[in-house]
Amino acid sequence: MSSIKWYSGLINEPLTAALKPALPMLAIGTLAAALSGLTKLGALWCLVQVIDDQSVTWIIGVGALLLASAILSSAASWSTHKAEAGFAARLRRQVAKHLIRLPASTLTRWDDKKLRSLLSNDVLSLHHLVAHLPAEIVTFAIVPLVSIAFLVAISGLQALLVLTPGAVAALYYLWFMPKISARHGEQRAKVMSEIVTAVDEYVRGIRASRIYGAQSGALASYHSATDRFTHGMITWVRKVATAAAVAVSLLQAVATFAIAYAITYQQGTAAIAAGLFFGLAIVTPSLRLGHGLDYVSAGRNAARHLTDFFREPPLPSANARVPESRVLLEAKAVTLTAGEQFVVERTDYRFSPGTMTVISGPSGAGKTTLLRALAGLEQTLSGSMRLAGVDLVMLNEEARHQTIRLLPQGSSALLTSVRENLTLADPEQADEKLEAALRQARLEVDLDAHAGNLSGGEMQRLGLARMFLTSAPVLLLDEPTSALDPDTTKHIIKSLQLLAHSQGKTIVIVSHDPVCAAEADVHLQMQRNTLRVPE
Ligand SMILES: Nc1ncnc2c1ncn2[C@@H]1O[C@H](COP(=O)(O)OP(=O)(O)OP(=O)(O)O)[C@@H](O)[C@H]1O
Repeated sequence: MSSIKWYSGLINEPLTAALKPALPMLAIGTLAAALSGLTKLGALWCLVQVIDDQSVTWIIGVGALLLASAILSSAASWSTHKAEAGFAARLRRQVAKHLIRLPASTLTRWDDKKLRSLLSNDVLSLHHLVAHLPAEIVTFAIVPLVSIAFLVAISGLQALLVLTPGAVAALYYLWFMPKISARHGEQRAKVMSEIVTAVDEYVRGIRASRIYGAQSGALASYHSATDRFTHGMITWVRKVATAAAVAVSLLQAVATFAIAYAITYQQGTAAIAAGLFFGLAIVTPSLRLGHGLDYVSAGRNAARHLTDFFREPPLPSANARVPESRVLLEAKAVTLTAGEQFVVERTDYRFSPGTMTVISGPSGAGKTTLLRALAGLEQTLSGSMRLAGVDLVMLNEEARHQTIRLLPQGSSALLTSVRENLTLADPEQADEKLEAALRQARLEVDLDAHAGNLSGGEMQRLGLARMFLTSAPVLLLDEPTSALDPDTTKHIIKSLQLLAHSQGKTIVIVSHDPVCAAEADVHLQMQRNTLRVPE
């Protein structure tokens, strides 16, 4: 019952989809682990027989069964880890797939740190739950039962008393230990997160402000948190680990021996040995299971984080097709909200192919929200965005990406070469094409240069070079020249206009820059929640 509860965090649609293909391999691994435990008990049985009868058969039996147990244990570990590795890889792919289908406004709630934690820490936290726990539970259920059967067969029902110290130790491990360990674990996790925050603030303090006071404040928090962490660890070792070690290694073994001896001394050495060996057989599986229980709450928390992420509603999509060139982009009675407020209300507008449109307007008017909706990355409250007459929600991500490219505001570069930044979205491009795009964006930089070293304005032009490179018929650019001087702005805007005119592209630019507005084929103003031609 409780194992079902432990796994309830895992039993939900997206996680079970990743887990399902791993189940046969996990079942094989779990079976092999149980067989390994049983063959080890078989070896113990043979060992007990050797005490009275040193025949070769029993001795070979001990060796063969121990070997079989070792092989089965390795096979169990290999197959459960292989199954878990497949599960983790599928889960990471599912996260990536879901991520590209989320609306832009949802993504603002999932910053880099949260996503990194989801893909690494949370997937890792499920490792123990998937790769180890099933085999540990099954072994814990089977091995003690068979041990009891052996004990009763050798020394009668009274031999069950031998199990008492083992049962007490197991109870201590499986019930009492997790309770105090969880209490300490919670404190440790809290202090760990304080350490991470302090390190983050320390680094940010140096990077953002270089203010000594901010750094030393963060450093002081770091020292205090690490001191508390060390103190917590010492307390944990004293109160939990030492007590557990004493209970299991000393008290339990001695008590088992005393009881085994008292009950079986009249039946001879073999019976005493059997009482001892099988009396201990309950402890090993419970120790392994107890070790796993520590990970259950971490695993359940990780499953909850992943489930919360998968529950974020994705943008609707279907598999409609649109022409690959000269497409009309159209807002039809569109109403858009950003947070609680309406930013666009019942607006109609047709962005014609072969035209460069510039949209300006007051800060916070909703221009970015409109541009994201034109890219199909925000859902409309009512009305629709249409491409060649097809509602954007009828396209899948691939088709949307092939037809519409959005250059977001303040977009940064990947910390790799300029070449890789340019070929990320269009991998098959030759160097000559990449260099031509860089020239159009007025960026003089080597393709092998590291993009992390570019200035803010150069990074902006790297993003613009990607727009010159793409074959997508619709280009949407959010403040693409905010970091550029008027001369460069004018040159680039003219190049974009030439692109629109010569290749029939639909280009929409959101900009406060009067130079952009002056060059536009059509200049629109966002005013009172709609698009207007300025007077
Ligand atoms: N995810 C969000 N949740 C809540 N409010 C939001 C969200 N995104 C935008 N807003 C709000 O919606 C309004 C429009 O934002 P938007 O970024 O579209 O404006 P903008 O016209 O592009 O502004 P700017 O010119 O300053 O870039 C702003 O008031 C903003 O605070």
